[in-house]
Amino acid sequence: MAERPYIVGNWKMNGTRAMLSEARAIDRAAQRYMKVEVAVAPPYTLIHAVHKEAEQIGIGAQDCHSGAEGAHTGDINASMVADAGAKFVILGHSERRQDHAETDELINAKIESALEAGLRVILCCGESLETRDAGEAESFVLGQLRAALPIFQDPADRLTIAYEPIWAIGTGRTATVEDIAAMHRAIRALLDETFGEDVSAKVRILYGGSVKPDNAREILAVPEVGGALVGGASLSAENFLGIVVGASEAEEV
Ligand SMILES: O=C(CO)COP(=O)(O)O
Repeated sequence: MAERPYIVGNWKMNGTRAMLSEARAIDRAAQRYMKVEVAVAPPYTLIHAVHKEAEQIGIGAQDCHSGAEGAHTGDINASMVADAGAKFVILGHSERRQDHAETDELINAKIESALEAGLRVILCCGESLETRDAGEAESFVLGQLRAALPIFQDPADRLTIAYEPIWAIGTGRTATVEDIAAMHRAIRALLDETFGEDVSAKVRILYGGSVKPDNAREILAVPEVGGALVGGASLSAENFLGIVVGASEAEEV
C-alpha cells in the first residue's frame, strides 16, 4: 500500500463537549501510531473545540452545504467548516442520501464547493441489501462514483473513497473479506481508468460498516483496503484506538 492506512471516525449525530476528553485521548494515543493516519469527523458543534485539542489527528466535517454564505437558515457551508478547523468533509454518506434525499447532483455541488474551500473529500458509496441480493452491487457502486469522479482535478491530493455497504452500517454485520476485496478491486479499476494508474494509486479506498476492534485487523489486512471509516466504535477512545492498533498490526503483516 502506497499510503499510510487512514482510520477515520465518523461521530454522526453524537457528542457534546463531554466527548472532548475522548478526542484528547485519541489524539495523544495516535502519536504512538505514526504509521497510521488518524482523523475524526465530529458534529459541526464540536469541530472547532476538537481542532483546538488535536495535535496529531485530522479533523473533518460530516457534511457541508453546497452554496456560498447567504440566507440558508440552519445550514453550514464548506468555508465555514474549513474556518472552524476542518481539513476534510465526508460527502455522499448513505445516511445523507436517505435521510435528506441527497442526489448525485447535489453531492457534486457539495464536492465542488468543498474543493473550492480547500477541503479534502471522503466520498462515500455503497449498496443496499436489495441491490446486493439482485446481483447489482458493483454496477450500483460504480455508478455512484462515475457520477462524481470527473469533478476531481487533483484526486491524488483531495480524494478518498469510502465503500460502505448500507446493510453493514450500524448492524454488526460486516461484508466478508472476499466481498470487500472484490468491491475495492472494482473501484480501483474505475479509478485507474478515470485518472490513470499513477494518480489512482494515491487515492485510498476505505471500508466502512461495523468495523470494530475485533474485526479491524482482518479487514485492514486485505491488500485492497486503505483504511476504515468507523461509526459507532469511534465514539469511545478505547474502541477507536483498538481499530488504530489493528491497522498498525495489519501494516506489519
Ligand atoms: O456509517 C459508518 C461510518 O460512516 C459506519 O458506521 P458503523 O461503524 O456504526 O457501522
